Amino acid sequence: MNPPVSRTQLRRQLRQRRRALSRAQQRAAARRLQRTMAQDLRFIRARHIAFYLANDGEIDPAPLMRLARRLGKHCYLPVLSRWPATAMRFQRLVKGQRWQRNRFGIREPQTQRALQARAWRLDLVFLPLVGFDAAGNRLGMGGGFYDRAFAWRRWRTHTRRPRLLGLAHHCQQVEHLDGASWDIPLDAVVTDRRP
Ligand SMILES: Nc1nc2c(c(=O)[nH]1)N(C=O)[C@@H](CNc1ccc(C(=O)N[C@@H](CCC(=O)O)C(=O)O)cc1)CN2
Ligand SMILES: Nc1ncnc2c1ncn2[C@@H]1O[C@H](COP(=O)(O)OP(=O)(O)OP(=O)(O)O)[C@@H](O)[C@H]1O
Repeated sequence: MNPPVSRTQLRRQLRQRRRALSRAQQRAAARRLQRTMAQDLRFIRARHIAFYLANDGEIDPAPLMRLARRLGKHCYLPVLSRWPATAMRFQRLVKGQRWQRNRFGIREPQTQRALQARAWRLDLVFLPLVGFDAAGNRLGMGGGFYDRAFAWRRWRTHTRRPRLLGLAHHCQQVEHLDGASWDIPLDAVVTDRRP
């Protein structure tokens, strides 16, 4: 048995693991993810979809986002708000999109309030995962941004939107994660491996 590791240690290990993947492995994983999701009814039926720009070795949803745009779906990216600094919103991408960097150095669309969607308007949200287990517990970057953005979901059990799909490389699966009380449950985790 390995000694128990803290969430912080585990996060560091798993981030290292995904960053260690080669460019070829990353490209192959992104392609496999695109092929899997292209046939998934949750993707096919969705019109408003939130993606993310891959960072820190995350599995790259870019090929899937390109497909979504070709299919005429509305694609959104997370933008961190300056105030309150704990909030995250989702902004639709437009032609000739202008960009900025958030406080973590991640590229995001330049803030334009008119293009921001309320989280419950989205049909499908892809969440970047640092780690996950078979029970669907997830570990994120630790900012709690997704947890807070979807905390309302607990109280609105009658709405089925949006579907929350965690994305990760297969190598980010761990035996067991302790769920935190504020964790929002995922509908599923999708990886580069065949379901
Ligand atoms: N691609 C991507 N975009 C995303 C997220 C994500 O996980 N992935 N987020 C999901 O929440 C939000 C950003 N959350 C983040 C939370 C922590 C760190 C981070 O790197 N923390 C550093 C300390 C950096 C610093 O303080 O300057 C670290 O822990 O090493 C980055 C993003 C919004 N956009
Ligand atoms: N609904 C909420 N309201 C207020 N604070 C919250 C809420 N959800 C999470 N937090 C805070 O966010 C912090 C980060 O939580 P956690 O370690 O679970 O992040 P994570 O799930 O890994 O990150 P992320 O949600 O960004 O992917 C926690 O310290 C917690 O206090």
